[in-house]
Amino acid sequence: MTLKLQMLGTGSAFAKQYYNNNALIYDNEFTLMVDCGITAPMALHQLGATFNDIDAVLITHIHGDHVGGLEELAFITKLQYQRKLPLYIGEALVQPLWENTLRGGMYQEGHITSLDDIFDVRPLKPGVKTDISAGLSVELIQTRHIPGKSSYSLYLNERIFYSADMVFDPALLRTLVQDRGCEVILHECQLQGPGEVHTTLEELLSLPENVKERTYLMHYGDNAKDFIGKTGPMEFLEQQRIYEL
Ligand SMILES: O=c1ccn([C@@H]2O[C@@H]3COP(=O)(O)O[C@H]3[C@H]2O)c(=O)[nH]1
Ligand SMILES: [Zn+2]
Ligand SMILES: [Zn+2]
Repeated sequence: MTLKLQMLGTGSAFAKQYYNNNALIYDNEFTLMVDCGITAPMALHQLGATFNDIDAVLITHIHGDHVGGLEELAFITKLQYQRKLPLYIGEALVQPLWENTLRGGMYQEGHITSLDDIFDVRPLKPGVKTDISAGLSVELIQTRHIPGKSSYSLYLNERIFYSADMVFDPALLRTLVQDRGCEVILHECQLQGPGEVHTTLEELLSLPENVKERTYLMHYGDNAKDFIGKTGPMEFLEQQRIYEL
């Protein structure tokens, strides 16, 4: 089943030339938004779309560039469109997303008191494949990012890896390609400096050729143009462009 991918943004957390690294995944008429950061409402608007065009949203982890637009999404869908969007989210993130991210702005006594009042919450267990639409399945793979903070990469349709923000995990990437039929890797990439909580370009360049040749780079900094031609066979994903996966 062919999916289409359109990145709302491809930038790292504090990039200014690129929007936050959030994605639209299209399964025919069905649209899944992967992450909804601070810039997502404006990025969507610039595509000529609204939150009413989204059928479901999935969150990888709780950082502003991945969840900072959720308050607007939830208010608009509830108040303007009278809808509760399905929210796919690792089960460990349900409570912190409400208590630590959304409650402050959205709590209204007797009206909005939990995540269930604003979303159709669909908790996901890592390692378990879940059908999201007729032609789109997702399995969460827990990957390391910030100590003590749960973060989940995605395995879509058992052939496309979409990394959350994550530290380099070459064993996972090799296993996905060798043992699990992974055809496409969409990977975050920190272009310079020590990775610490991210994966660096230098680390990705150390991967075997057969892994690199199916890898596309995202979540990159404002100086990405300086690295064109320096990423081996790995291409930068471009925001707003539509890719067939
Ligand atoms: O220990 C830390 C924690 C955070 N940060 C920065 O904060 C950003 C939060 O969003 P992000 O995960 O896309 O990127 C992170 C980094 O840019 C960091 O450099 N080191
Ligand atoms: Zn990020
Ligand atoms: Zn992050």
